[in-house]
Amino acid sequence: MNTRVTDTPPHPLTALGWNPRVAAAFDSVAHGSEHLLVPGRVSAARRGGSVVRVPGDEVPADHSPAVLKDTRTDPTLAPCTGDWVALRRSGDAWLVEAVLERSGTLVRQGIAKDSYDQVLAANVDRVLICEAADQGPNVGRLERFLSLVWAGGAEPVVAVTKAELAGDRLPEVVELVRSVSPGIEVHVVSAHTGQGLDALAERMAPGSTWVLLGTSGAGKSSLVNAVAGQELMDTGAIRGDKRGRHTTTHRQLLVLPRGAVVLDIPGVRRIDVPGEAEGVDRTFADVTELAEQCRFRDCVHETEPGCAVRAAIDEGELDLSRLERWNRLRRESERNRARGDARLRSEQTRVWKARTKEGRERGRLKRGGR
Ligand SMILES: Nc1nc2c(ncn2[C@@H]2O[C@H](COP(=O)(O)OP(=O)(O)OP(=O)(O)O)[C@@H](O)[C@H]2O)c(=O)[nH]1
Ligand SMILES: [Zn+2]
Repeated sequence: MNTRVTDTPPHPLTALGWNPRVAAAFDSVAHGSEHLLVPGRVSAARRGGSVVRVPGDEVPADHSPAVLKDTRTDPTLAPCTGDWVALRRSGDAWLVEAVLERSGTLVRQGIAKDSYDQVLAANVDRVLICEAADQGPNVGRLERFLSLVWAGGAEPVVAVTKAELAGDRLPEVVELVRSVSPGIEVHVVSAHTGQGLDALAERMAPGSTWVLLGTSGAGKSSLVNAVAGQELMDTGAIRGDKRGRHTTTHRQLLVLPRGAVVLDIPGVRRIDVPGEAEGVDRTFADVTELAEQCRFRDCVHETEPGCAVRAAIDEGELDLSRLERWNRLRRESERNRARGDARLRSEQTRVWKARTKEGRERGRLKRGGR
């Protein structure tokens, strides 16, 4: 049985980012199910239940036993904001029957021994990293945010916010931001003066999914509201306190008037560098490219002859501090990777032991329960 509703464009979920990849993922789940399933997108998630956007409506949905079982094995599989899910009716209620395969995610590292990674948002195309012009910029923080975004498979875009507050320093601030964002689109914006808003809105294509990332007070909500031309999000100015926005389960999936989807995630206070080496490598693409030209493959860029990285520093093409930050983030990433690997190994051992025990049980029963 399946609920295929293709060939009648546009799909009712197109405005929420529905696309051929999601359609294919849904079809394969729907084909294999004995239930009549409908697709939806999670706008808010809690333990055990979610709020899901379905064609023309928004409904609360419990998580099916299958989803709960997956979540117990691996908490990152729990439905989260932005997830595409397959739903079914169960009496008067809706059940999330399956979480569809994700594309870009934003993941908070669980670096403690027994803590898990936490998926903050799923199926994210682009992440707008907001850095306020009047408070820095903090290049180290920007590099950490960039590593996080690259590791999750979304594309980073940078916004220098509150541009009008930087005054004469603005060109210098923007130059610094560009120097640590090689190949990345940088927007200079102000929610108050309107600077750069049209250019940014232009880039936020209908149906594309965005997340805004930045420290508290960086101006993320103000920017969304200014781009939307309406108060979609509460800002610090209105709220008057720093609690509020995420203490209750409010809707975290917003559709802007011009069609882009914005996922509103809780603030990321601590930015741990992801264990995926790719996150840091792509953030420091300029340095890794140089490193590939070093004479020795295992060059540590200190005193080796033929070191292209040191040569670039001597010639003033690369900042020594950027090399130092690259080394620091790589070390951190490696440590986090090792932690993740250790956790994975202990989990696999646990699963394996359980299976062996089950196998022995079955064997015992087969032999007549002796
Ligand atoms: N001068 C100026 N102030 C701004 C601008 N954008 C935002 N602000 C102010 O900065 C403060 C924080 O803005 P928010 O939009 O709430 O920041 P946020 O990043 O959403 O903060 P959290 O919700 O805590 O994550 C508010 O008092 C805004 O009025 C801007 O372009 N210029
Ligand atoms: Zn080298």
